[in-house]
Amino acid sequence: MKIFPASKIAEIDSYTIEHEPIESIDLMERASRKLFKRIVKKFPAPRNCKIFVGPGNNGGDGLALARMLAEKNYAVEVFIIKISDCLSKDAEENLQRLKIFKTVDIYEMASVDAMPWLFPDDIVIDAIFGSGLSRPIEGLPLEVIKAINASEAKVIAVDIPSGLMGEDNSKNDYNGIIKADLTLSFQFPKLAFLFPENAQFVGEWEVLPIGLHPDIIEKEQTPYKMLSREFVKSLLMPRKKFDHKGTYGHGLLISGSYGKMGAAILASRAGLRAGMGLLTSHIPRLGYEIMQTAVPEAMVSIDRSDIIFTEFPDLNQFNAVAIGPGIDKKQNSYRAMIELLKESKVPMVIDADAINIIGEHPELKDDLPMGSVFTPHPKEFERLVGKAEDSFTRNKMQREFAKEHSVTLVLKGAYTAIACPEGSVYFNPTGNPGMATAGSGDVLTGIILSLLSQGYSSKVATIIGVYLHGLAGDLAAEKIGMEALTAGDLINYLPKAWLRLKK
Ligand SMILES: NC(=O)C1=CN([C@@H]2O[C@H](COP(=O)(O)OP(=O)(O)OC[C@H]3O[C@@H](n4cnc5c(N)ncnc54)[C@H](OP(=O)(O)O)[C@@H]3O)[C@@H](O)[C@H]2O)[C@@H](O)CC1
Ligand SMILES: Nc1ncnc2c1ncn2[C@@H]1O[C@H](COP(=O)(O)OP(=O)(O)O)[C@@H](O)[C@H]1O
Ligand SMILES: [K+]
Repeated sequence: MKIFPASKIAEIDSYTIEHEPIESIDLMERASRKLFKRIVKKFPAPRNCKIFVGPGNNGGDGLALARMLAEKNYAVEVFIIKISDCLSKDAEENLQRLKIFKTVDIYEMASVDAMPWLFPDDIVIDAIFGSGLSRPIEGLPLEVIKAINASEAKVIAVDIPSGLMGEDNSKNDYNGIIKADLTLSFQFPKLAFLFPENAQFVGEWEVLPIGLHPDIIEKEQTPYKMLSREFVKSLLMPRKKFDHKGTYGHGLLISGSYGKMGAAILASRAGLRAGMGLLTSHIPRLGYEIMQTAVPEAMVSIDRSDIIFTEFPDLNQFNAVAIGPGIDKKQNSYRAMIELLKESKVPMVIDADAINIIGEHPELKDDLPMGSVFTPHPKEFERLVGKAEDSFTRNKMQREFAKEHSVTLVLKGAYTAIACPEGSVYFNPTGNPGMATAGSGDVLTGIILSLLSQGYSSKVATIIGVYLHGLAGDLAAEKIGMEALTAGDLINYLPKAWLRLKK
């Protein structure tokens, strides 16, 4: 699913109006009807609804919704916040349509003194500002938003919480943003929903399809996309009758050190479960028996060091390389990294301490093999790319790094973001907080290595890998809950994740 910047949404809206064709007031009616249906389902009547309305079409949606709720036995009060002298044309039309309903009280709020008391079981509908917000909020609407946020009422935001910019909130005033329990977004999620600091405003969110014109959605370009099962499934290469293990590639995994052999085991097992033909696990000498016992399917290459990574085998036999899980970052490992980056001609996954080594030795960034995949969590990201004060800025830095170095740069976490060398960013909807547990990242590294070895491009291997990894986490959490989930469970649920993905 594409995620468009707020500025593009108005264009898509106008195109729909012109080419469907449909009157703008009817499009508003259709959108509001979707809102109405969702609200009725989630919060059945009778309920008290207090609807706060702004001057634009977001307010228009609120007014149309007020009429629909009033027809269905909700007790509705409408508060039109005096922000400008007039409402948008369609909001005005909806106000006139609403006035016919004598049961609905409509108040004009010229000052915050007119703010009603909000009770915990009230439903507050936030229809103050939507995608037309052009600057941080001040004055009367700021006061109203603060009062709503101070209440215990259930807050439902129409399209986007008022005050939140669709993308860039780096200069926003966080006091002037509605804290919604539920955000019902029209047709597309907004980029801002995917950033951790905005979760306090967005709450739960859902997308309501409102039938915007498919041609323009297809034609309009955007760097931001949300992965879907259908899309990821379409990237899979089918297995053929006469395929053999050579068909599915040979991967080299460099991982583990004294005290961290678990990382090597997890990544190796995950790699094999993700379908690679052959795996060679390169580990320090002390790990030999551990690896041979725990992962009999893997071949083992032994480092001359007992405890850390200091060398690697001849790279010619491998289709892909992964380095990082549990390797530590001793001086000799750094030296071996320099050689590895120089010599590797195949795609490479760079994770964990391998990222930290590059972060500490920035000159290594000049030597990154094209087509590499980096899989940092936020702290590792900071060491590799730099510090950002907010997620939008960090996302920009992520895109720029991926472009500049021609690499795929993953930022792990909720809605893991995958930045590709050509400038696009894919967000991943699978995964859950149960995966915030030691070793989950090692599992991901093994999976991406596996897919690269099988011949998927860096971009595609990363997309499939990240989606599948999160899906395994979701299936595991469904069965055993989030608290008990460990990284090993992600591997155990990979078979089910494959089946679900291909269904
Ligand atoms: N997607 C779709 O196809 C559909 C979209 N629909 C709905 O339309 C919504 C977008 O509507 P919209 O463009 O009228 O913008 P909206 O946010 O209501 O308000 C803009 C007004 O606020 C004002 N204003 C802005 N910032 C301000 C500030 N800080 N402080 C004070 N004022 C400020 C601004 O004034 P100005 O910036 O010009 O001064 C202008 O008057 C969208 O979110 C969805 O709900 C559906 O109805 C149908 C299908
Ligand atoms: N709240 C969450 N929602 C979705 N995925 C998560 C969440 N928390 C962690 N994960 C996933 O778990 C993995 C954790 O990786 P990482 O921090 O590198 O773990 P480790 O270093 O212990 O292996 C990442 O793939 C991340 O996306
Ligand atoms: K809103």
